[in-house]
Order: sequence, then C-alpha cells, then structure tokens
Amino acid sequence: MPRQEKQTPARRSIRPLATVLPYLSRYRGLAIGAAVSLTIAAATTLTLPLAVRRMIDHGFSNSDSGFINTYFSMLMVLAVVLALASAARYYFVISLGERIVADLRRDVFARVMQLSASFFDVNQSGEIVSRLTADATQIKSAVGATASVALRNLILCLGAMGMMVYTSPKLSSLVLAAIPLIVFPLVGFGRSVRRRSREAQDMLAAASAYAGEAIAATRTVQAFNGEESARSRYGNAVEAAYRAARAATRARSVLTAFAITMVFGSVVAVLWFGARDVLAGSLSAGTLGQFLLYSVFAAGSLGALSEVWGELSQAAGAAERLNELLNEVPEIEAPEHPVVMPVPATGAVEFENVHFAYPARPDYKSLRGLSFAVRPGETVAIVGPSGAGKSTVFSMLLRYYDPAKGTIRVDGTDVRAVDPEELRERLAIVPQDVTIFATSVHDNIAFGVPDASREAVRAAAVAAQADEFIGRLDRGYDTLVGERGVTLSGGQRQRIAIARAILKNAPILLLDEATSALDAESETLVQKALDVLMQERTTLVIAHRLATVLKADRILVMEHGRIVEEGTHESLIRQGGLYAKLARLQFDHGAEALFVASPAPISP
Ligand SMILES: Nc1ncnc2c1ncn2[C@@H]1O[C@H](COP(=O)(O)OP(=O)(O)OP(=O)(O)O)[C@@H](O)[C@H]1O
Repeated sequence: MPRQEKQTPARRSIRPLATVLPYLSRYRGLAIGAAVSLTIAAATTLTLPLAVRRMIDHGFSNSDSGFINTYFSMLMVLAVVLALASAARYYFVISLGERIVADLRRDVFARVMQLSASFFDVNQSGEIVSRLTADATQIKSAVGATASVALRNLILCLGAMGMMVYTSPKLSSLVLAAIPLIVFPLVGFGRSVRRRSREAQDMLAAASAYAGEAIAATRTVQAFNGEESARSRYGNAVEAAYRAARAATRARSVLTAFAITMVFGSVVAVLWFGARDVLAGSLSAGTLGQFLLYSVFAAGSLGALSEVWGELSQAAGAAERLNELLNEVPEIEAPEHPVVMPVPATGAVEFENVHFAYPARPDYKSLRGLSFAVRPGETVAIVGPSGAGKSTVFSMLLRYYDPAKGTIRVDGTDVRAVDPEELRERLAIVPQDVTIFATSVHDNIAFGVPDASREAVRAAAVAAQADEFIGRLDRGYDTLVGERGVTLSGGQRQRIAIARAILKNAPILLLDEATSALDAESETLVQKALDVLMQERTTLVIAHRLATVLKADRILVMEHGRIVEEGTHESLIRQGGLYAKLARLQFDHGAEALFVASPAPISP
C-alpha cells in the first residue's frame, strides 16, 4: 500500500498525538478552563497534608474546641472547592475531547473524500471507516479523560515533590534519587505498548473491513450458503484483534506492576529512615505524617502517570493511523493556476495517443496509444471485448487517473490543466452499476445539484420515465430507498440515475449501458429516458444493445486498449472484422436478423 511505503520506520513516541495540538489551540476557552480547574483541584488536594500535620502536632494537644471548629470549617470549604474544581475539570476536559475528535473526524473524512481512485484501488473502505470510528474514539479518551488524569497527576506529582522537599530535604533527596530508576524503564515499556496497540488497531480495522464487505453483501453470502465461512472468517479476524489487544494490555499491566512496586518500594524505604529520625527525636511525628502523605500523593500520581503513559502510547498508535489518512496527498489535484475552460462549453472530447496502466497493476497497460475525437453533439458508441479498456476511457475522462503518456482534452483543454471540479461539471455519468444512496428519492436525484427545486427534480424524473413509479411509492419523492436502493428494482434504479444525469444537464454524457437484462417494459422505459438525455449533447456510450449502436453517429471498436475499427454499424458489419464477430455474439436477435440480411461474410 502506498501509504505504508511512505511511513517512516516506527517513530517511537507519543509524538503522533501532536496532531491534536492545532485543534487544542482552536478551543482556547475550553483548554484554559480545563487547565485552571485542574490546577485548582490539584492545589486544593496539596493543602490537605498541611492540615493533617497541624492537626497531629497542635490540634489534638490543644484543648481549645474553637480551634477545632475553625479548622474543620476550613476543611469543609476546601472540600467544596475541590469538588467544584473537579466537576469543572471533568466538564472542560471531556467537552474538549469530544470537540476535538468531532473536528478530527470531519477533517479525516473530508480528506478521504478528496483522495483519488488509485487510493481506493488498494485500501478497503471498511478499514478507513474503522479509523474514523475506533481510532478516533481512542484519541477522544486520550485527549479527554487520559490527558486530564495525566495533567492532574503531573501537577500533583510535582507539587507533592516540592512539598516533600519543603517538609524534609533529607528524606526527599533519598526519594529523588530513586526517580530516574523508575522513569527510564517506564518509557521503554511505553514504546512496546504503543507498538502493540497499533497492531491491535490494525487487526481491528481488518476485521471491520471484512464485516463491512460481508454485511453489504448478505444476499450474495446467503445465496451461496456462505454464512458459515463468513462467520468463521470474521471470527478469526476478531480473534486476531483480541490477541493483539491482549498483548498490548499485558504489556500495560506489566508496566503498571513495575511502576507501582518501584514507586511504593522507594517510599517505604524512605519512610523507614524517617521513622528512625522520629524515634531519635530529630523529626516531629506530624512532619513525618505530612511527608508520608506527600510521598503517597507523589507515588500515587507517578503510578497513575505510568498507567496514563500506557494509554497515551495506545492513543498515539491510533493518532498515527489517522495521521496517515490526513497526510495522504490526493494524486489528482487542481493545478496551482488552473486554466479556465472555454465558456460556453461545447462538449468536444479528444484522446491523443493515451497510454495508461492502473497504479494497482503497473505492469499491465490498460490503454496503449488510444486516440479518437468526438465532435460536439455527436453520439459515439464504444464497443469491444471484456477488458478492452472501455470503462477505463470514462475513468480517464473524469480524471480519476492521469495518463502515463498522451493527452486528454475536453473542449480543447488538457484535463490536467484545469480544476477537476470544473471538468466534472461538464460531465454527467450514468454508470452500469448505479449508486443509490440511503436517502430519499428526491435527494438521490438532486445529488449533483443539491439546491434543485422540487419542480426541477420532478421534471428530470418525468424525462427519465421515473415520475410514474415514484408517484406509486409510499411517500412519493420523500420515500427513503434503503441502503444502495434495495427497495427499488434494477430498472427503477437506472431511471433514477438517468434523472440525476438529466438534472445535472452537463454538455457531455458518459453512459455505461447496463448488461443485466431488464424486462421488455423497463428496457423500453430506460431507452426512452436515455433518448431524452442524449439529445443535444455529446454522448459517449459503452454499448451493449443493438438499438444503441444503430442510433450512434459512429462506433469505436476497442481491443487491448486501443481503437481497432471505426465506422457505422453497417460499414463495420461489411468489414467483417472484430465488430462483426462481436455483434454476432453480443447483440440480441434483432441483430442476428440484420446480420443475416447483411451481405458481408460473418465468421461463426
Ligand atoms: N482499478 C483497476 N485496477 C487495476 N486494473 C484494473 C482496474 N480497473 C480495470 N483494470 C484492468 O484494466 C483493463 C481494462 O478494464 P476496463 O474495465 O476498462 O475494461 P472494459 O472494456 O470496460 O471491460 P468490461 O466490458 O468487462 O467492463 C482490464 O484488464 C482490467 O482488469
């Protein structure tokens, strides 16, 4: 996969999480709110041990109940401040996480929508969806909960250490000496967690990709009794994801056990020294108590930090996967200074010695020196054996790919010199495999022209012979058609696609005739709709029907990525070459009748 080749060899840090920084600066209010409430909560927590020392050293020895009352009132106030600051911290931090991830998801999706066909030739849609969902969720928990826990514990840890030094420099120096022993191994474990987490997310994405494919094709799966094999394939993928996640979790739990042992071990050792000082009378019991609490805070927060480090490492793995999508550069982009196409559009198309191999199959040339020109308003049929490169011609015209050699011109302008959006404005396509979205009939027809009026949509549907069946649907134009238009018949789907193209009203029409047999009535309706659509515009049609080739001004016969014959139906039949052979095999009985009448010899 191209994006994997681009990847630098395993960056080992939580640096990929830096992706969220620009988003963080976009929401300064929330970030500042989070930082302030975090600091207040941590500072309040840090005052508690001071209070405890005063209680131990003075409170109980002082019989004045007034002191106790003031003291406990103060403590109550502290508790309320702590509660409010914690609630505010939770609100700001979680909202920030949700906000950032919503933006991140939107940006990743927008980028994916811009990517070129070659990217989707090698990347599975389910895998990409998994990045948008599972990986983004992991970043959300990192930015939200985890980052707040990290910050809180960092502040607590630093504050507690400061107070430890203030309370007893001697005992603290012992503690500080132990810190490097703890931190360095932690970082090492963090790396391994991150690598394993990335593996787990990759596995999960692979499982999601397979689920997406199978769920979209349940009918085929059931028709071939493939439920069992689909189930076991998905089951295996999920198991693999589980094993990878377990490995990541194991690394994290080892990390946690190590951290807690080291941290508390050193605290216990230090306290042992402290206890001896209290016995010797060189340290008060309250001071040791205060030191004890601070070191528990410091140790607890260090322990929490180690856990958080594991989580952040995990989120870094997810961020890396999202970054790959964000940094993916579309292969087809508007040039820096796009040429403006001539207005009004005329609808001229020209291929000049075009050579092309699909990026997914670089060794196989799908087009080999293809040249032809279509005049404005002309109807040209393209025929040829399967795999000849007919659909590739459409892909090149829509500029899904760029040719390796040669030039493609629309209205006299090289398609590489113009903004793809402007180019695609001039083209309307009715593909063989119609795409219907899971929305209303109206929105499906208005897909290319979202602000079209209801009247305009209806007029397009009338012209596409679709108005009548739409009128019979439960809610007319507002009927929801189900995913991929499952509630419609093949002929109805096609007429919706034709209405969509009619509404777009582009000067060039690309029509890939359906090979699937429609019943005679649908066929006639679809044909009528197409006749309307083809009027007064340049039409390139990949033809599978005799009626279509008969109507064409010219027929181009393709084989192995180039034009091998050209002419009208009669002239090509007379030539008795590839077209005559194809026509015999491909077209309906009407054609045969015609061929029999034809004087040309037809090879069997
Ligand atoms: N996305 C792709 N990646 C790699 N190779 C492809 C891709 N699409 C098509 N090809 C290959 O390019 C060649 C031309 O394909 P194309 O779809 O243009 O043929 P076609 O003439 O439209 O065939 P059919 O009539 O069967 O639709 C074929 O050999 C095909 O295997």
